[in-house]
Amino acid sequence: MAPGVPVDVFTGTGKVSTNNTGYSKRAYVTFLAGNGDYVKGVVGLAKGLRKVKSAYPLVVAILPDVPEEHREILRSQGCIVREIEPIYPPENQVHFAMAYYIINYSKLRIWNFEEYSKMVYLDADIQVYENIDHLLDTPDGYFYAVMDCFCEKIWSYSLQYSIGYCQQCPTKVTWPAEMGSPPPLYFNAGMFVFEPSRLTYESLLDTLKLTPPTPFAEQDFLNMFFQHMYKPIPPVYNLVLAMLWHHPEKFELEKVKVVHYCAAGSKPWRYTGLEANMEREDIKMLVAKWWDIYNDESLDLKAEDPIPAEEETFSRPSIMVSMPEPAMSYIPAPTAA
Ligand SMILES: O=c1ccn([C@@H]2O[C@H](COP(=O)(O)OP(=O)(O)O[C@H]3O[C@H](CO)[C@H](O)[C@H](O)[C@H]3O)[C@@H](O)[C@H]2O)c(=O)[nH]1
Ligand SMILES: O[C@H]1[C@H](O)[C@@H](O)[C@H](O)[C@@H](O)[C@H]1O
Ligand SMILES: [Mn+2]
Repeated sequence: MAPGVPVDVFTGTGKVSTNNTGYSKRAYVTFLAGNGDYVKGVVGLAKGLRKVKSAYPLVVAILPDVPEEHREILRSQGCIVREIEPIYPPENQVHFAMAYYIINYSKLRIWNFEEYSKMVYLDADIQVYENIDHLLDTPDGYFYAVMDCFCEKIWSYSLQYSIGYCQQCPTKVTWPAEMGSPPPLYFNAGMFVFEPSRLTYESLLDTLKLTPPTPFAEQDFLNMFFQHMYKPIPPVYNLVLAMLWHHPEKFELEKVKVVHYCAAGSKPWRYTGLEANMEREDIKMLVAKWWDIYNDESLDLKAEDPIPAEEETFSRPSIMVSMPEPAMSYIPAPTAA
C-alpha cells in the first residue's frame, strides 16, 4: 500500500462488519435482464474476477426473462444465480425516463440480499483488471462510487451540459453564481459498494413510489437517495470510457483497475469501431483486452477450482450504523500489490 494511504479506509478498522442479521458474507453482484447478449458481459466479468484472484463470489441478480440456457452458462462459470422480480416505476410516469433504462430499477432488489453484509455492484459491461477485494473492507455507513462525467451528448438534456459544466473539472466552466450552488456530486451507478439491508431496501422501494422517473432512472434515484452517504472513490474503480477523451488528466490508464464499457458503441461484444471515438487506439486496446479474458479458456471454471469462499461467518448482530455527515473527499487508491 502506498505511504500516506489511511489504513482504515481500505483495510477497514480490523473488525468484521456485520449487518443487522449478523451476517458478514461479502460478494460481488451484477444484474442481468433479457435473452440478449449481456450474458456475455457477465461471463466476461466472472472470468475477469477469477483472473485477478478475487476471494469473493459473483452473484447474478436475474430477471425472470433470462432463459434457462443462459442461467446454466452462468452457473457453469461459478456464478450464484438469484432470480429477482422486476421493479417498474408507476406506469403513467414511465415516459419521463429513457425507456432503455426502465428495467434498471429492478437493480434495487439487491439491497434485499441480506445474507451479505457488504457487496460491490458491477454492471455487466464492466471488466475488472486488478483485484479490488479491498473495497469490501471499506468502513460501513457510506455509499462508495465513482463520480460521473457530464460531457457526452447523452447528457444534452441537462443544465450541466448546456452550460458546459462538468464536476470532473469544476473550475473549467464554473457554476454560475446566479444559478445557486452547484449540483451535489453525482456518481455513475455502474459500480458501487453498498450494504444490503432490509430497512434500506424497504425505504428505497417506499421512496421510489413517490419519485417520478428521470432520464437516468435508478442512477438518478440512487444519487438522490444516497446523496448524504456518498463517498467518491477515484476513477480507476470505474473508468467511464468518455473520461479518456474528456478528462485524460484525471487518471493513468495503466493504473485503471475497472473499465466500464458504457460509451456509445463500446460494448466489446457489439463493437464495430464505427461510432464516434471508437476508432481510438486506447479504445481498441481496451476492447481487445476484454476479449482476451472472455476467450481465455484457462479462466473457465474447472471442476477442481474452489468456488470463491463466501465467508459464512455468523456473528452477533451489530447496532445499525448511524448516518454519517456528507463526505466530499476522495479516497486515494492503494497501489497494486
Ligand atoms: O438488455 C439489458 C440491458 C441492461 N442489462 C443490465 O443492466 C446494466 C446497465 O445497462 P448498461 O450497462 O447498458 O447501462 P450504462 O452503463 O450505459 O448506464 C448507466 O446508467 C444506467 C441508468 O439506468 C445504469 O445506472 C447503469 O448501471 C449505468 O452504468 C447492464 O450492464 C446489465 O447488467 C441487461 O442485463 N440487459
Ligand atoms: O451516467 C451516464 C450513463 O452511464 C451513460 O450510459 C454513459 O454512456 C455516460 O457516459 C454516463 O455519464
Ligand atoms: Mn454499464
